[in-house]
Amino acid sequence: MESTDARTAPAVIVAIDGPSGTGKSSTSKAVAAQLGLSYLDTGAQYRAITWWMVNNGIDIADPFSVADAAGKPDIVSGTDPAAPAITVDGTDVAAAIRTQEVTSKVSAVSAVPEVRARITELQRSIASAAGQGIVVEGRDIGTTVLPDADLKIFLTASPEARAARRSGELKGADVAATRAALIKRDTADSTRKTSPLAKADDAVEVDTSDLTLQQVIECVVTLVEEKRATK
Ligand SMILES: Nc1ncnc2c1ncn2[C@@H]1O[C@H](COP(=O)(O)OP(=O)(O)O)[C@@H](O)[C@H]1O
Ligand SMILES: Nc1ccn([C@H]2C[C@H](O)[C@@H](COP(=O)(O)OP(=O)(O)O)O2)c(=O)n1
Repeated sequence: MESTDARTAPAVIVAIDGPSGTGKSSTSKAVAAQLGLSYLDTGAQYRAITWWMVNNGIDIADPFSVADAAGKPDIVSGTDPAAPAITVDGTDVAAAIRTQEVTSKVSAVSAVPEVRARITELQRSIASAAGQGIVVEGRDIGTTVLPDADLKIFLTASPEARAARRSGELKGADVAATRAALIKRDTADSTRKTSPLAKADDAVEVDTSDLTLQQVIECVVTLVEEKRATK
């Protein structure tokens, strides 16, 4: 199929959800860049609010304290897939939100309904402002944030494949420990009461365990182009 010209194509909203290490960020960035769409990493927003809570002495184990503070930080996300950016109260936190400390606390913070309400509102306003369309990746985009998305993808992969990918990134990290931490976070994210990690009924499921990143990107680009052609 011929590629649709991004300048004349109708805006398309793509939701990509799935557990950690399935390839959401890499795939979403590449698809958005290739098709001239904006890109939003919603996990980075939950990491940013968690970073702020940690830095401001909020007791993460106390959902009431987290709820009280949820409205305080000003989180701004860039939407250029070639240069993903995120600031909190004007400070660039792109690197700071990837520490082990933030990773181990983000599930507790993102389970608090007041946090989700605030971040969900932010995500919807970013998506509605994206002129050409946007690829939004996370855990609850197809089910809750953008239930009317034009295309919903749910990425999966075996725990082994995901742990190997993640420990490769963490330079020499123990695969068994990485696998255990990843499963613990997925369980917390999938079992929370408010908008848990889940596949939307109308999402296309893609198992990436035995696919290269390039194959996953091509698969999603084809699905987006098919959708655009029928809009
Ligand atoms: N299909 C794939 N095959 C091999 N490695 C992959 C694949 N998809 C992603 N990766 C790698 O796995 C790691 C995690 O991918 P990422 O996109 O951050 O996943 P997620 O956003 O779902 O947590 C990255 O280092 C990425 O390059
Ligand atoms: N839409 C989303 C996105 C992320 N989260 C929470 C749950 C996740 O464990 C954390 C971090 O997400 P992130 O996508 O950065 O995680 P990984 O890159 O997969 O390690 O944020 C969420 O609750 N809802």
